[in-house]
Amino acid sequence: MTRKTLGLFISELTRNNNYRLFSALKQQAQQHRMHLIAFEGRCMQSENYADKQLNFIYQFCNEELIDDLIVPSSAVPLSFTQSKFERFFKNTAKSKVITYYTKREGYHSVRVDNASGSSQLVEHLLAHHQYQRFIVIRGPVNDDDANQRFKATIKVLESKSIEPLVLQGSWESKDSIRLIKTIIKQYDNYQAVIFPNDETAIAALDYINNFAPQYKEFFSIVGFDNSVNARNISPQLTTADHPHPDMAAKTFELITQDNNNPSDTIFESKAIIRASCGCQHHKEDTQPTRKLYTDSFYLHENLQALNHQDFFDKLTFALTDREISGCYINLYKTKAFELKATSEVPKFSKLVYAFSDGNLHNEYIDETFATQQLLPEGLWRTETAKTLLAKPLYYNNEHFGFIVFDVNQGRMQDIQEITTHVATTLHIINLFERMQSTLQENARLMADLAKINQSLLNDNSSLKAISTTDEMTGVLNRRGFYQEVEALISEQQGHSITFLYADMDRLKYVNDTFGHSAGDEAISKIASTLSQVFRNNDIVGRMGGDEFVICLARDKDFDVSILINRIDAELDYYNQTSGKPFEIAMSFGSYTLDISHELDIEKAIEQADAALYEKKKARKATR
Ligand SMILES: Nc1nc2c(ncn2[C@@H]2O[C@H](COP(=O)(O)OP(=O)(O)OP(=O)(O)O)[C@@H](O)[C@H]2O)c(=O)[nH]1
Repeated sequence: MTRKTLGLFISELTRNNNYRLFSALKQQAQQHRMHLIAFEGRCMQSENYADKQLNFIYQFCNEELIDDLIVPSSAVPLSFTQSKFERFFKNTAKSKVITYYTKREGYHSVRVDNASGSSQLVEHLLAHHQYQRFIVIRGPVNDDDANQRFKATIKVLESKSIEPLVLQGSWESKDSIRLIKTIIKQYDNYQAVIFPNDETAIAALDYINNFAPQYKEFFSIVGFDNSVNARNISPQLTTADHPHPDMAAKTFELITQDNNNPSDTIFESKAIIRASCGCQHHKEDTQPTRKLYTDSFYLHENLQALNHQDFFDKLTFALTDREISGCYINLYKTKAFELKATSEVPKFSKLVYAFSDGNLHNEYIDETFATQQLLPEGLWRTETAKTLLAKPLYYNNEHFGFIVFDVNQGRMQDIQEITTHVATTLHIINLFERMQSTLQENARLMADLAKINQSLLNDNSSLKAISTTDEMTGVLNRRGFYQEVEALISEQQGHSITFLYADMDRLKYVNDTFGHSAGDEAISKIASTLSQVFRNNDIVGRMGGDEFVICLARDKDFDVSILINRIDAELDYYNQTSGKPFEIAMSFGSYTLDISHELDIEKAIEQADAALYEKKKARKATR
């Protein structure tokens, strides 16, 4: 059997008499075995930034989901023009749209006569308490309810020839606190203050209790609305009640009947006498909206998490602890968006968390569904009639999903607080995950960079080696030789240094006789012999052709001929054993000097070369 699903636009469930309105409708819905979905926002006319975020939930209401819709004036006031109203509510319900507290052309309305309650209140203050001096705080001048209350109050007072002090107020607590401060300061001979609603009366009482307790007995205070907090304040507030059960019953009569001719039903409000008017305190049951005991499981301390699993585990604990019937978290399939006047509800959503009646419903997790269905079909359209509450999930003005509570059980205050935590924590988790993946991406890029860097370094060192090495022999070339000698000079100041100029004998002959490659072979053998004989600290370089220079940083009295002899011996051995048709021999010239900053390498090499030249000349002369 498909149950009817009713929609309710509701502004701030924990304020004014909204919770009682909701409770009465919920009770009727349960009796009629219908689903009820409350879309909780604020006043639709509000220009307030935060209100606009919350009001996005009203856009979730659609005729695919809702059969009949109830729209109270606290959510959609009369200042929301008739044409705007018709436009907005065109496709929000399959069947009827019923306005609460206001009359709209073409719609059923269920209203309250404010005058009866206001008159009864003043009559009580006059007859029972014999007050004579009244202050009347007037509500907003352009508001229908406020005007009805004000006029009825004045009318009764005038009938007793009492002229009250009238102060202009509003529906806002902050204005009420401003006024009560003025009253305390300036007017000490008044007996009763009549506020336009409970919210303002409670703010005044709360101010007196906390900041001006000496005025507690000074004057009586009354409100209007019989709001949820009327019984939580001390003294309990004398006020006027809306007959919510009757209104709800009438609403369901309208819903269930076929007659669709718009009707207008007005119910009388009536005074509820408690203690703030000066009467004796008497007890009543309170509604489960606010927690009055101190918590050991503070939500803000126990719902912190940086990943979804951790958060959902903690959330399950919190929901169980708070005895909340159900909670479903849905994220839009498309990514978060900044709310604008033109923003539409994203088409698809994904269920990420489902808890109801103490169990997790993981079989529905990650299920994508059309957002206009509010939740995956099988999840809530069960045998039992459900009462759900839907709220948007956002941070600043970035909307990323919505939350739905099953409000069969649980306190509204807890549900509000949990919603805030869910929105904030999911936002933080999202930021954290983004940060993590950015960090991972950065680490990956850094590793890539390190690899590139390493291969550049490798390339560099091989380039450096290439640029400083003689390709054919593997010893230093001229550039490499100079660089290393410069480095040695800068490190070895104070020592002496010897440059040895070496030249192969008769290379031209080898080339000419045995070919260029034999010449190359001879040059390579010389290079390897030099490298072998001269120690690591000595520097061997090929200057070109068959000419080499060796730089030795040794003691002054070091005899370089020892090394030259070793080379000769090495080459002799080669000549005897190589089986080559040519012999290799070398001539050396040396030049030793002290290392100093003024040392000119070029000149020192020239000196060694000159010594070699002299030696060769002398040798040729002796032949
Ligand atoms: N195979 C070969 N020959 C080279 C290379 N570089 C220079 N030469 C040749 O080596 C010879 C060197 O000439 P010199 O040193 O003047 O002649 P030499 O025959 O060694 O004469 P002495 O030093 O007086 O004994 C020239 O014929 C160059 O062309 C090389 O890399 N490989």
